[in-house]
Amino acid sequence: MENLIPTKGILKTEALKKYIFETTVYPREHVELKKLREATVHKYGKLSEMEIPVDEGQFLSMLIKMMNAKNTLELGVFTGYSLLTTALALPEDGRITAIDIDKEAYELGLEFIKNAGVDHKINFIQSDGLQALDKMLSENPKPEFDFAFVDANKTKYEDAYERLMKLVKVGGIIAFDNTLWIGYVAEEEESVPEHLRVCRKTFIELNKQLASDPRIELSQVSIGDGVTLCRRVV
Ligand SMILES: C[S@@+](CC[C@H](N)C(=O)[O-])C[C@H]1O[C@@H](n2cnc3c(N)ncnc32)[C@H](O)[C@@H]1O
Repeated sequence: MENLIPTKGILKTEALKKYIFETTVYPREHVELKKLREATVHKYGKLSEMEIPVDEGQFLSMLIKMMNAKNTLELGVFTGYSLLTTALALPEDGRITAIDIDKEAYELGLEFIKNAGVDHKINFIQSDGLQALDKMLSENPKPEFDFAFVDANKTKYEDAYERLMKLVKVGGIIAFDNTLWIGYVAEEEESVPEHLRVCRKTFIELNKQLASDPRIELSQVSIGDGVTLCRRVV
């Protein structure tokens, strides 16, 4: 029998999204996260949409706390919304290694990270993501991270995945952002704006690959632009 596609999803309208944000999301946003978000919009305009949305941040924060994660990794920092979210979620002796090829945007966020009193948990490395992961693997090939959040160069996710499978502990989680790619993964190529086609293909391939990988348990979370949680089981 053909697999049935569920029809009972509830996020049907923009009004419902607005309701969620106004009722439960924005009222619980940490004051420094809000200031960082506003400063990012002020400086970067439309580019500020690179930040993870607030509801996704709250979801990741809850996840990190539920896992009791202590040592985490982030690829793709920008001005630091997901970074500050993670740093706030970690315990006092927690540590996050954050990697971005660019440092300028992170410097904007640093003011808010310091005001939130969590800068001591952060080790920022300015580097290409894959190069930094290779360096970590060559210096200490033992898995050391409880959680990794991947939100950098989309076409390199697959390369990052294999490295992260060695760096994240068994039982730990690798979270990939943007895996639904503005919904374009489910649309024909011709209907997708040209500049978004390469990543559409990348995500279609990655999603298939992750779904068939027996080394992980996975959950495709339909929040933000789609977050795929991969829990390493072997
Ligand atoms: C979508 S943004 C990250 C947003 C961030 N997670 C947040 O919540 O604000 C992507 C970031 O990846 C970085 N990036 C792009 N290519 C990279 C690479 N090859 N290595 C490391 N970082 C890279 C960009 O500089 C940019 O800051």
